[in-house]
Amino acid sequence: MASSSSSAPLVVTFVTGNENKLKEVRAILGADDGGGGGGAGAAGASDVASTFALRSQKVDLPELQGEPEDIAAEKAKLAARAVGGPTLVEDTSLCYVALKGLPGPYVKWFLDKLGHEARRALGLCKLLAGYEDKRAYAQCVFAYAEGPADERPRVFVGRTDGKIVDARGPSDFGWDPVFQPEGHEETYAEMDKAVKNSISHRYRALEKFRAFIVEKTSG
Ligand SMILES: O=c1[nH]c(=O)c2ncn([C@@H]3O[C@H](COP(=O)(O)OP(=O)(O)OP(=O)(O)O)[C@@H](O)[C@H]3O)c2[nH]1
Ligand SMILES: [Mg+2]
Repeated sequence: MASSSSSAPLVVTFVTGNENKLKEVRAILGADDGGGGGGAGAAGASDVASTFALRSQKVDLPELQGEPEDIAAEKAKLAARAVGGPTLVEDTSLCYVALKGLPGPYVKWFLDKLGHEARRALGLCKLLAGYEDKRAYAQCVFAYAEGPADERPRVFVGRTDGKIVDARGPSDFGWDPVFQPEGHEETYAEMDKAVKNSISHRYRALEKFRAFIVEKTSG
């Protein structure tokens, strides 16, 4: 294993317009560019911190329609052209089993249109009113492009199973109040952030990305 202290860390730019995603990514990876808040104690965070530095950039990117992996890969290609170097993006889906995976990657628009001011995610729960089956899964797809010429970004998928419930908990992040992960009595919104970040779809996808980047930077 090469010593990471002898070489500069690989700088990866995470492109997102979503502050909550950025906070979670930093907490999970323990990667920090000096703005504070990193290092929530996720396993392996120190491997990452020593080999890889995360910058962030807001770029307003068009998003394709299609399968989540393709949406994320296309997003990574566009983002890498704007960044001009190693780039990470992420696309999140909320998939209802009774609706054959919908709203999936389109959940942002469902949330915008069906959400409710006081209880932002309430409409997302009502969508299943006619169905017995309340099962759902949250999915994150990260895509990493080496640079602007990378035509085949690597994708890392993480999924957490659960069910859709009446909204409970703070409504500061998307549909967190209506998603209750399997094996837990609390919704994502009710849980301590550290607990969400140890079981979430984002955590599971980032574990795969972390393994990839540690391998890449230690070779
Ligand atoms: O309750 C939540 N818990 C989460 O863990 C979570 N992760 C994403 N989201 C929301 O789901 C949609 C995904 O759309 P999305 O992936 O295109 O994201 P985005 O457009 O906000 O950011 P980005 O595309 O610039 O990265 C957006 O409405 C996000 O706010 C979440 N909501
Ligand atoms: Mg988006």
